[in-house]
Amino acid sequence: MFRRTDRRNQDHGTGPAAEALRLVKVTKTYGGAENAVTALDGVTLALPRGTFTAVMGPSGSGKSTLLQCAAGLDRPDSGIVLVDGAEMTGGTEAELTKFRRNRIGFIFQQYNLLDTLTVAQNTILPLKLARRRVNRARVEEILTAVGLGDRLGHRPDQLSGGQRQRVAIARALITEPSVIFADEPTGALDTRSARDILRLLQETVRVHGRTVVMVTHDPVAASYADSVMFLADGRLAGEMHRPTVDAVAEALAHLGDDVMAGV
Ligand SMILES: Nc1ncnc2c1ncn2[C@@H]1O[C@H](COP(=O)(O)OP(=O)(O)OP(=O)(O)O)[C@@H](O)[C@H]1O
Repeated sequence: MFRRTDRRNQDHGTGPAAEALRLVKVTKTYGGAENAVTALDGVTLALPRGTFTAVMGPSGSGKSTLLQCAAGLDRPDSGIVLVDGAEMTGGTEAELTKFRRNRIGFIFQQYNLLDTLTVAQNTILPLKLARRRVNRARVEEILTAVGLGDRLGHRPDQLSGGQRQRVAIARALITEPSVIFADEPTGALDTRSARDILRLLQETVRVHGRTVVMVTHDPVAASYADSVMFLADGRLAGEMHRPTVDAVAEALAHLGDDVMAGV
């Protein structure tokens, strides 16, 4: 089940239109000449639409950098990022911001909700920022779908952690983005709330056809994804389809070993 990642560099045979995200030779280095750290070292990958992918790897392997570059929050030093076949990298800062607001959704470990705004107001924030029309019925529909139909007027401090993350998911869905990036979305939650959030992410993929990319350290969380991409030293070190908790934990333990090649 576990393969070295060379295959991911190939076309999936479904054509570019079916591709939600493509990275081509993306490189990112931090620091100056004498203290340079290569966080991403020529990462090439393609994710079909309607898939749920977990990104895993040791601390410092480049997971957050990959997410930031793929989501247009940071610019790679070289290489290109395509979302729905359109190149995100290369334009001006304003163009990048516009692209991101319309095509990308985010979910963060610490929710990143605005405390002074209600659940409904937090949810529509991306539409306001993108100067897009707000459809009240749609807002209610999405909040009901994430189990918060009766909390529209509540503020974040009146919600549990799991409920706050549900607001963040609703906020990520409201613009109908091509790709939703989640950075440790269950890292601050108890086991049960985490499971509910992971099921909700699965639902956004299976029912609503979204594409989700989730960075996680947790093999249990990763097991909810359709596949796992492993990073080591800024490079793709392997991928696993239909991951199980045990298989992911095993792969992580041996990341970088030659033993991976044959598993
Ligand atoms: N702003 C920065 N300035 C300098 N070095 C950085 C910066 N951000 C990341 N790095 C370095 O780049 C490498 C990759 O970091 P990154 O945060 O992407 O790893 P990660 O896999 O997300 O780690 P973790 O699991 O600990 O969050 C690390 O060596 C890190 O120290």
